[in-house]
Amino acid sequence: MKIDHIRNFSIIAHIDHGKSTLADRLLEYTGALSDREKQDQFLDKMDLERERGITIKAQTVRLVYRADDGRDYVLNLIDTPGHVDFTYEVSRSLTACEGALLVVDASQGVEAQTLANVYLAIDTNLEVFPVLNKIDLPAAEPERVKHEIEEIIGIDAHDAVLASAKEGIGTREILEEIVSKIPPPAGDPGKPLQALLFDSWYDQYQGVIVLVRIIDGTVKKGEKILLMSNKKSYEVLKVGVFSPAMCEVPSLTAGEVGFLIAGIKDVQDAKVGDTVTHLHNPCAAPLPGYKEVKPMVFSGLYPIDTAQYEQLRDALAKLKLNDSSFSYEPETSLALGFGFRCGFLGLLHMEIIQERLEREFNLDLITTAPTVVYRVHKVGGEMFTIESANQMPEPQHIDFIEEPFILASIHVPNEYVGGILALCEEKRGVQREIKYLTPTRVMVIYELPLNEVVLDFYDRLKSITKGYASLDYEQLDYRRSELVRMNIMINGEVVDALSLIIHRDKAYYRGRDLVSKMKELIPRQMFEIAIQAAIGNKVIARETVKAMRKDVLAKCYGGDITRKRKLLEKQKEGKKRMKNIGNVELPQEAFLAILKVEDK
Ligand SMILES: Nc1nc2c(ncn2[C@@H]2O[C@H](COP(=O)(O)OP(=O)(O)OP(=O)(O)O)[C@@H](O)[C@H]2O)c(=O)[nH]1
Repeated sequence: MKIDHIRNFSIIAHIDHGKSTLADRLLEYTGALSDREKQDQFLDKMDLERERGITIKAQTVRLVYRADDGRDYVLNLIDTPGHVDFTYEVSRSLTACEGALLVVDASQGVEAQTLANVYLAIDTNLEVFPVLNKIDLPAAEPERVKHEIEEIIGIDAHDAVLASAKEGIGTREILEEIVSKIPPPAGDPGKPLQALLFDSWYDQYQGVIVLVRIIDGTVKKGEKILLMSNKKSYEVLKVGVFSPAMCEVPSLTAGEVGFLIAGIKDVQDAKVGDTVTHLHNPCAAPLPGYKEVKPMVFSGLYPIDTAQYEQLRDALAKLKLNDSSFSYEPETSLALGFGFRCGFLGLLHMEIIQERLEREFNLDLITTAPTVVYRVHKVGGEMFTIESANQMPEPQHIDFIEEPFILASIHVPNEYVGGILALCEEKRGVQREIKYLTPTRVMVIYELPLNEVVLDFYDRLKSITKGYASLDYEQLDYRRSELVRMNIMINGEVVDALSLIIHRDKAYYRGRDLVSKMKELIPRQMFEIAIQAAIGNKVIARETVKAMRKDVLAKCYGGDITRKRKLLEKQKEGKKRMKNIGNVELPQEAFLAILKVEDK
């Protein structure tokens, strides 16, 4: 295939605006999907993704399209993840393209992540053209949304394709635009190999599969390649493309996109953003922009049944095979026993991993409240990082602590601005800007401490704005903060898994609310239970769960046996999630109560 007949493109969109559905239409139209394969949203590989309707792993498909000019074009569709936690993967996938389709839901308009992604694409010098999707919906307002795209993003939208991915409207027009608007790749097949590794995953049978965009040069089976970031070399065993099934090709050359299988055992060695070259005739320099992704959010995962520890360890190892951005290490908690401290890119990433562990591996887990990475400066000048309250040294050894800040862009209809400002202020935010994008849509920009955001920010945002807000964030810097460790004690015993790092000004209110919330959650037992919150030795709040007086079953008047059984079953169900702390049984919800407490 001649290089000027290749088009490499991505689809960028806010979550749920129809990216995957549109990708399916393109596959279908170009005949890449046989009827048998025509299950909805082919590109979302994992069941969980399908269920939640979100895309996690980037995936690439090669389509062949005969355009109106009578020529065949190879269109490489590079699927990108849509969520803020995966921004780095998005930006790397975009680097593999020359153009991007900007899909905007014609009934919703431009959202925060539309903007974030479109700016990434513009920064990468991609040709971006808009597609208004869901025009079949009665609520679609294509003219308004076109105007919004021009006003807010500043790209021409007057001849944007009107499409319905659901009904297959506009598919051919989109394919024609891809051919006519997106430039063919540049690149020299004769130069030394320089290829961008933009995705990798572990396959049980073939080992690690890497997706590459060849910038210059050619790669073939049998050649020795070098991964430039870690200097590891491998022999290429297979070269191919996804069409969408895996299909071997003799070589991949400048401008093309495809996969390599090279006996790489560990997905950790094939990092997104790395440059692939030949071992013996390497390119002069790696491609710019490579960075190690580091987990930003941490949480402890513990099996409820200690006998499941080994199972949990195996499951984590399996997940790690396919996700180099996720980390874990063993941790012990006095309260919860043996478990793991896990690191995630963000909250969504954390939720996905936790859910997969429970669902795919059948594990019952207790998860501790998420935390971030703090920098502790000790008296004497030593600095180290901690990601759990239990790693915090005694106060007398601490000079000061720094916490990570993010720059959050919140996109909301104007009637919710007041609520958003109040929320951001409550979360110790520093206002940067309030921008009216249109008379009814506002962008609120705040600097926020990440530790406040990981607690319940998303949920609060959603409830304040009835789901109409969208959030995007980037890491900013570390700032000095008055942070303290707050302990929760049950009958005098510190429950280490409930300790948290908190701003001093908020400790009193948070402590008081937390113990009262826990009082509601801890079922009465045969004895009195004292719940206390303390900073150091100072108790700042206390509640008591009174001892149980009478049999709960007495309520059933002894008569109705089915009701009685139901009640017992319900209790049993609840028991499954209980963890004994000393002689007190604590339900899982108690460990999450930290998340639910609202600041005053
Ligand atoms: N009415 C209508 N619904 C659509 C259209 N396109 C997609 N949808 C629906 O919108 C929802 C989201 O579509 P997806 O294709 O999963 O959206 P996505 O952008 O890929 O979402 P993420 O993978 O989460 O980024 C699904 O319920 C689709 O059936 C359309 O043209 N019209």
